[in-house]
Amino acid sequence: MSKDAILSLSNVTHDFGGRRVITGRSPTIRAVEDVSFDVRKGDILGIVGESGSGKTTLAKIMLGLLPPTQGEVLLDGTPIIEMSRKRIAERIQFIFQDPYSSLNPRQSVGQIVGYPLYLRGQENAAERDRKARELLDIVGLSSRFFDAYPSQMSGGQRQRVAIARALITRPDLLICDEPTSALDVSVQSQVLNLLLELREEFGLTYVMVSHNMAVIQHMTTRVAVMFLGRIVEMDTSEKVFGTPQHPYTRLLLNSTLSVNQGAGVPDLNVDAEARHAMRDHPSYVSQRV
Ligand SMILES: Nc1ncnc2c1ncn2[C@@H]1O[C@H](COP(=O)(O)OP(=O)(O)OP(=O)(O)O)[C@@H](O)[C@H]1O
Repeated sequence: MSKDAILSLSNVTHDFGGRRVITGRSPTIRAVEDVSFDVRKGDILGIVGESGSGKTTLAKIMLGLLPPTQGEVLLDGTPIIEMSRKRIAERIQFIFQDPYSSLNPRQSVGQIVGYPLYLRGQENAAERDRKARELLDIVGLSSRFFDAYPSQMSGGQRQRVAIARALITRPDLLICDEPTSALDVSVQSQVLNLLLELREEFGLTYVMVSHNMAVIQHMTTRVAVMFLGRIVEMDTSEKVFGTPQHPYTRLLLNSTLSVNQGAGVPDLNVDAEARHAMRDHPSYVSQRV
């Protein structure tokens, strides 16, 4: 574990299923396999891969929402599964893909943004409201949105509300799972640039999960490439995009570029045998990076 690590993952594996049901034993799906890396202070760590490669499962494990089947996640050196949600929330917050479903439609924007403070229970209502207004300003929504409801806002505005809510308790690490993929192309870059500005202002560390290669290249300092649950390549973004080492990364970059100049990860038409051969390529990363 490096000394500036906020999160440290060691040989993390997660299997879904395998439970006994009436009809017999359901098959096990290994969603994440033998993943080890540190998230260091100041990182913008990208996790990229095809649909079903295990990115969201890994993000949930990093948030302590899902216990690994094997392996360990340490937050500031303590096993995350031993920590209360409250304590984890002081350090890590998250932003999900869909600002439509992640905001409570019955709460006003002011209530939504102030809610983490309410849960923490340290501030009175007036102080929560003051901080919520301040955060709304910081994310570029004036405090006139304070009494609005999510249904009255655009997708980009709602994602700004989600960002304000995530930042109100001043966490150190923000885990963003496809933060812009539900948004119109025209507002995607505004939200991404806001995240970059906030990183400077709040000294944040990010984990950015995406299937969008252009987003990952634009945003990140380091990249982990996921394939069939494993991290097959992990390095600085410059190296991964400039001199990719793993055949899967090369395939991904070539296909992405030839399909549409670097937008999303395409559904790669690779047969099962070739996939497994690629997954077990000698450069697969099992040690901590
Ligand atoms: N709750 C669950 N129960 C059973 N299997 C699951 C569950 N969640 C995910 N999986 C399976 O685990 C694997 C990894 O899924 P995951 O959602 O982590 O991938 P992903 O890379 O985030 O994909 P996407 O980009 O499509 O969201 C897939 O095979 C998926 O079907």
